[in-house]
Amino acid sequence: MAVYTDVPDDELAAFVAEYDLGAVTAFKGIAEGVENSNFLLRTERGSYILTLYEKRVRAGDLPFFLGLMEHLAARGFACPTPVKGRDGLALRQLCGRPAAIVTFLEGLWPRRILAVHCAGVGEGMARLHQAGEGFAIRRPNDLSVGGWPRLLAASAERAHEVRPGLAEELATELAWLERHWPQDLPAGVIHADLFPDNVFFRDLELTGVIDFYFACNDAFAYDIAICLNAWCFEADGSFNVTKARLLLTRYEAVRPLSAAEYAALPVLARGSALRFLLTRLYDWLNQPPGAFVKPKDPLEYLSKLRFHQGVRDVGAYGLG
Ligand SMILES: Nc1ncnc2c1ncn2[C@@H]1O[C@H](COP(=O)(O)OP(=O)(O)O)[C@@H](O)[C@H]1O
Ligand SMILES: N[C@@H](CCOP(=O)(O)O)C(=O)O
Repeated sequence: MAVYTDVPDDELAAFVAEYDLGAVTAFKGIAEGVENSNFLLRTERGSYILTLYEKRVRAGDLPFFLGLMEHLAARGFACPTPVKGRDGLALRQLCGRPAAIVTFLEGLWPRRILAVHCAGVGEGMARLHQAGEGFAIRRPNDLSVGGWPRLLAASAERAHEVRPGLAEELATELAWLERHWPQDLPAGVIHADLFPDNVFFRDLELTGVIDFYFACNDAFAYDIAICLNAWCFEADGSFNVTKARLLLTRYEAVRPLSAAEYAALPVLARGSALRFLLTRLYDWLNQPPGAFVKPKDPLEYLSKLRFHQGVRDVGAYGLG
């Protein structure tokens, strides 16, 4: 669960009074997520999500995230939309944190990932990439290769607590990625955290995507690489080629990939594995006292990284 900040009843009532939502009828912390504090908010007008933005979210980036959700929804992509107060503003302060209310999205994220979910996320991601076209605000990806040295440095001294030799292995990988990171791939707005817990389905059909708080401008193929890691490995650590093939072919049916994008996928998959390993490692070593949060296992991503280190071409992902 992620609730880092408690919201007292009187502060909640004053906050909600800024909107045309009627009175609060129910309010509870949500038992999922790791980045922000999320609450299910029911009012006389319906169900909403209240988010208090925490540590990794910079207040200056919030107009990008909230504006992006509005832009995508206006272009027919199913995602939450920010709710504006009577003053026309979606972003305000609550308990000393930036906070916003967004619409509630129906559906459930898949607890057990089937091949059909991978097909759905492939197609949905391609539609997201298309719907992002024309969004006026830009946000560079600060969690790409240029940001990894800082992340590694923040955990290197204590990484051995998680696994002996981990810092050295990650430093070697980082140096390799810095030499081989692809440039000039087709780029635009990417989600950058399109994990199963951020994609909702109903009756095996994708109903929408949440959690745009890592979204940024970067290579589309990097988003695909993130999904290969997040959706196509089994619990025993094996890579499921059928799931990968479905994810990639359904993506391609909407937005065809160039030869350069195909060629770059193994490197991007290594980079994406390192990126989530590094943030998980930091969170594992720096758990805030009293926070209601379950940190994710960094070593899951070491095993994924090692898999991609052995990949020579996209044949390993079911294509070619
Ligand atoms: N708009 C929404 N509609 C329905 N449920 C939501 C919505 N936003 C968040 N949630 C719920 O809150 C959980 C955590 O949200 P998420 O944005 O992933 O948090 P975090 O950014 O902290 O990781 C989700 O798994 C989902 O259950
Ligand atoms: N998806 C990331 C963690 C970010 O949390 P989310 O709940 O916002 O997806 C990971 O798995 O490391």
